[in-house]
Amino acid sequence: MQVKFCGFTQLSDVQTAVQLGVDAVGLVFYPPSPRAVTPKQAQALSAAVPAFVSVVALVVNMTHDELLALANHVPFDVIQFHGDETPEQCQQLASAVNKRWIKALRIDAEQDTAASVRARIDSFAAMGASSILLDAYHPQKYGGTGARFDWRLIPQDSALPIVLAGGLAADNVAGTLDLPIYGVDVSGGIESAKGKKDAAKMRAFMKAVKRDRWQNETVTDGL
Ligand SMILES: O=C(O)c1ccccc1N[C@@H]1O[C@H](COP(=O)(O)O)[C@@H](O)[C@H]1O
Repeated sequence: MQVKFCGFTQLSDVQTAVQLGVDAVGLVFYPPSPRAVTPKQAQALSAAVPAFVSVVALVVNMTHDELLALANHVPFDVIQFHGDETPEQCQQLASAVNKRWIKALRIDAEQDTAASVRARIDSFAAMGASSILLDAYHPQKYGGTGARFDWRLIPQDSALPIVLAGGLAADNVAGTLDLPIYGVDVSGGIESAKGKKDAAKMRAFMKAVKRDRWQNETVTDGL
């Protein structure tokens, strides 16, 4: 299970997350968010991320020129489109900056079914997405709401690896370990205040996700 922590604004929090073994660090480039960072802040934060840990740039309805400017100033690895971007727009924007990308789909229990979610995933897979992120729908906000959606809407046979987000925290993430997902993404559930991560919550989250992975494995033949 891959773990992405998102919404960093402080260097010490990034350093703590890296020490805890996080797989990806998310930076929010969406000015209305309380977790938004400037390119200059992001340069300093990404400099604390070593090789083999990904820096993910979360953007919401960013224009081509804005994304180009961002890519020229901040060394990130993956784009997370978290707005209303179509599959074609994602493909065009990401290829303009030569980056891999994931798309966040906001799941509305009143509108979506597992089949409709699967169809939406297919449309982004066809345009070259690396993964899909599933988050809870909110009528006024694009994300970072702390809300969960009905996990029964996660399709079993997705065309893309699924990253689950929305209202995760140390006390509920163990419940995701049997779901058909590739990774989890959390922001509010590891914070003491918006944009300020809590070291104890980050640690508890990592323990809850990673500790089960090998515990039932028997080491044989030196492998
Ligand atoms: O964090 C934000 O402020 C944000 C703003 C706009 C779009 C997405 C945002 N965050 C992402 O939302 C999900 C769920 O967050 P949470 O764990 O429920 O707080 C996650 O991918 C965040 O990175």
